[in-house]
Amino acid sequence: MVKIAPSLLAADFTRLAEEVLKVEQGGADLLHLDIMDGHFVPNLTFGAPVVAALRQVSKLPFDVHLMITNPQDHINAFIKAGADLITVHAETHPHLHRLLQTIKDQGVRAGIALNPSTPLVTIEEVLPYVDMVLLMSVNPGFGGQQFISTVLDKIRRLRQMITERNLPVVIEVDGGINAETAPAVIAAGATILVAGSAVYGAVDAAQAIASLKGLD
Ligand SMILES: O=C(CO)[C@@H](O)[C@H](O)COP(=O)(O)O
Ligand SMILES: [Co+2]
Repeated sequence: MVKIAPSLLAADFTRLAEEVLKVEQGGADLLHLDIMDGHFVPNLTFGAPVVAALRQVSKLPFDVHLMITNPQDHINAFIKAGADLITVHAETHPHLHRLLQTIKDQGVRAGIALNPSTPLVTIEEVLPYVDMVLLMSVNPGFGGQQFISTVLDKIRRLRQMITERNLPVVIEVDGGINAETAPAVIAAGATILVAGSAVYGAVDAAQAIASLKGLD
């Protein structure tokens, strides 16, 4: 069964706690938190204090997507804030194995993310050390962008790599996911879909989540 991780980036920032509870009660499986530094990506969002505050109101697993340079300097702060899963971008660090171990040594699940133009070969050697691979299906930095359809083949190839090696790695896809794009993404082998505008832009978030899961 596919899991849905609504991205808080598309929520109403004047009512963050309510917006988290809305998707929690609406059937979300995780909460996706986009952390941007205005350096690795051309946008700024929020940091660990906001994540810690939301931890007080939600029981959802927190899926923290770090789009920041020098992720090693901030991992402990996000773990302390209550992250259950921390994903770092492969493009941000030359010592991925060490970075992933830093996360896992503290009992938190570790993910590795790839921009649309970064090839799968970049993560081949660290695949046994990750719990999740996040494939970006838009260029990171903003919500509400259009799905890049060539990522479908990348999802299929990653699924094959994981199956051939018999690894317990899940595939998350992030960017431009909606009721039209979700079925092909699921068919290609993704099991977690991030959805910002498709959930928070909908009149009924619970219905939007069900529709992404193919339940309506
Ligand atoms: O990481 C990112 C963007 O960099 C995403 O998580 C977006 O927030 C997804 O938004 P939609 O494309 O679903 O509106
Ligand atoms: Co994201």
